[in-house]
Amino acid sequence: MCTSILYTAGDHYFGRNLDLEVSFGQEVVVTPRDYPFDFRKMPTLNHHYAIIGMALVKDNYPLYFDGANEEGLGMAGLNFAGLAHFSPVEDGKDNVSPFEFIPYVLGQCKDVAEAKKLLTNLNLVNINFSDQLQLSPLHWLIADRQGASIVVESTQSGLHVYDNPVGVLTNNPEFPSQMTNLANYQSVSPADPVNTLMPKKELKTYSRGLGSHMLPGGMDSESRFVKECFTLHNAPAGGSELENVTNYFHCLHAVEQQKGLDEVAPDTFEYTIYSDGINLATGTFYYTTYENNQINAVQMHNVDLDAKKLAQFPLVKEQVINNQN
Ligand SMILES: C[C@H](CCC(=O)NCCS(=O)(=O)O)[C@H]1CC[C@H]2[C@@H]3[C@H](O)C[C@@H]4C[C@H](O)CC[C@]4(C)[C@H]3C[C@H](O)[C@]12C
Repeated sequence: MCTSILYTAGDHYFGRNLDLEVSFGQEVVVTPRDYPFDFRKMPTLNHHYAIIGMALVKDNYPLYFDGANEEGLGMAGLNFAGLAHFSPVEDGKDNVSPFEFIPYVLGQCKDVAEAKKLLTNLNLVNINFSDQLQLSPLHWLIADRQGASIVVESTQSGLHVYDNPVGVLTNNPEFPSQMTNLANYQSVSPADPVNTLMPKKELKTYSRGLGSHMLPGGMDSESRFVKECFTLHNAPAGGSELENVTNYFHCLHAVEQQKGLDEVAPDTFEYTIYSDGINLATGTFYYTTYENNQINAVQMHNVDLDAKKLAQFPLVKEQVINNQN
């Protein structure tokens, strides 16, 4: 399972939890403006917006899981197993494979409005990166530094681009069903509940936080969607970058998967391998890993964005304890 969010607190912060049982060896990768992006069915992008994000570099190709460009447009791919459908190549369409989709959009668009335009003739096609790295069944959250966000889902019924008014994406079911399900939780609140059960009878509260008693807390994607909407939309805006980044990671960690709780095969558990977030206005990319919950940062503009080579930053995975005596 995975969760991706857009947190608004003056600036906009975008990123995700990556939940899985195996790690792919991803790292923070900056693709400079003149590093050519080859596409299987589209012309090469020789010059494009620079991109920072989490990626696996394979044969010099940055396979992005999520990231953002220098204009503050962010994009993340999340599992959409059993529902994602990618089509054969079609003449006259912009045929792009899922593994190329993040560079295709982030390389060319500066905001959600431009991304929407680029997607009008898109055909997400069933071309594998290689025999070893085959198609991933993904859907995507795209968000910009003005706070707009959309979801892209390619299913049996075609390509769908939905406005996302809540800035959250998890996994199945389809995005419109996740939005419909939210209606069931409208009464969840940070405040004490009002007794509408028996208005004429007095009911004592026995605990703080009773307004959120009905909030789902499961590892499943529907529960995480609701829990994250509640957490994110009640999160305070901080007065500084430090406070905002701290709040942002609390929002993501509210739906992180701890080891041992989500069994995907006998004795195999999915867990939150990393959580990341980028300040879309400044280009600072932050992350934590399961092993190391100190926040690490890579500033995109400290890298030469006109260089010819990828800049790669291996994840710092070792926990650092601040011993006080
Ligand atoms: C599995 C990852 C999504 C995490 C997620 O949503 N987990 C939930 C699992 S589930 O619903 O509970 O089953 C996705 C996100 C990005 C994906 C990777 C990126 O798309 C980049 C390449 C693309 C290649 O085609 C396959 C390998 C790969 C390296 C992908 C492997 C895997 O599918 C990743 C890592």
